[in-house]
Amino acid sequence: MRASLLQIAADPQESVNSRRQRVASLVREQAGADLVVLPELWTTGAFAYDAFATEAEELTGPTYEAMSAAAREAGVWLYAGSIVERAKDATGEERLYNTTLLLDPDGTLVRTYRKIHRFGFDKGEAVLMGAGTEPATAELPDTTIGLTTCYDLRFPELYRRLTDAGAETLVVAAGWPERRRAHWTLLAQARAVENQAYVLACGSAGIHADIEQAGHSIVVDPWGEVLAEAGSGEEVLSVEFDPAKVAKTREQFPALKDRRLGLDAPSHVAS
Ligand SMILES: O=C(O)CCC(=O)C(=O)O
Repeated sequence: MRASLLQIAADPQESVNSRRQRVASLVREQAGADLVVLPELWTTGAFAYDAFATEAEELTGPTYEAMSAAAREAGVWLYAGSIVERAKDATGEERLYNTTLLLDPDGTLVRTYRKIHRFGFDKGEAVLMGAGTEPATAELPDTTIGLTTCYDLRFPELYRRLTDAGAETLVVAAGWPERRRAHWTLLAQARAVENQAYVLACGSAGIHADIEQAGHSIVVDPWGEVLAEAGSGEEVLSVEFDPAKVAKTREQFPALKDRRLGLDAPSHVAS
């Protein structure tokens, strides 16, 4: 299987619409790949909080339209990173969500995923956006993917849920800051090793709202080996990988079968 990770910069000097067209051309250039992956919130930049409300769109808004046409013309599965989605919540109130779109080679929107772990603690995305509640997987012809976004990478229980649901390739769309780049690389490898799965983690380049992006998109195999890693600038990271290696690794080193579920609560001794 061949994947291309497009490590895009969201330069505020470039309009969102120009960036959509530029990214659509880059996607078209990936014809021949099986899967193309884009970063988190590449339209606005992951930290451009001021632009979230103005650039928010419906699921089938302008980003979907541009990406759908590009996926169809290139004939690729397109993990189109995330958009700022505007939608009604369960109470009928309008909310924003950090939502990933997955398009098939016909350009059809086959899966969405709303980021579950919002970043910012008591500011930024954590207050401006609603939280997703549904982990998501999708079956591609040669592998089942798990869909995740940026800060999710810090929460191993989500990746274990995806693995239990059949995911063999864990995809991460991110806008990860440079100052915590060491965590990014370490966590991508950890999620691959502990789940015996591929990790395809696509970061962003450039500077978003004064936050320097780490770039360093990375592809890790189920044994934890780094198959490819980008630098910090805009880059197309292309990689060939063998999806059958997941089953082989799980068979040859069956650690996942040794899980002890339903343990007693920890016994505690007070000092
Ligand atoms: O966890 C981190 O260090 C970065 C997370 C992040 O930037 C995000 O989710 O937008």
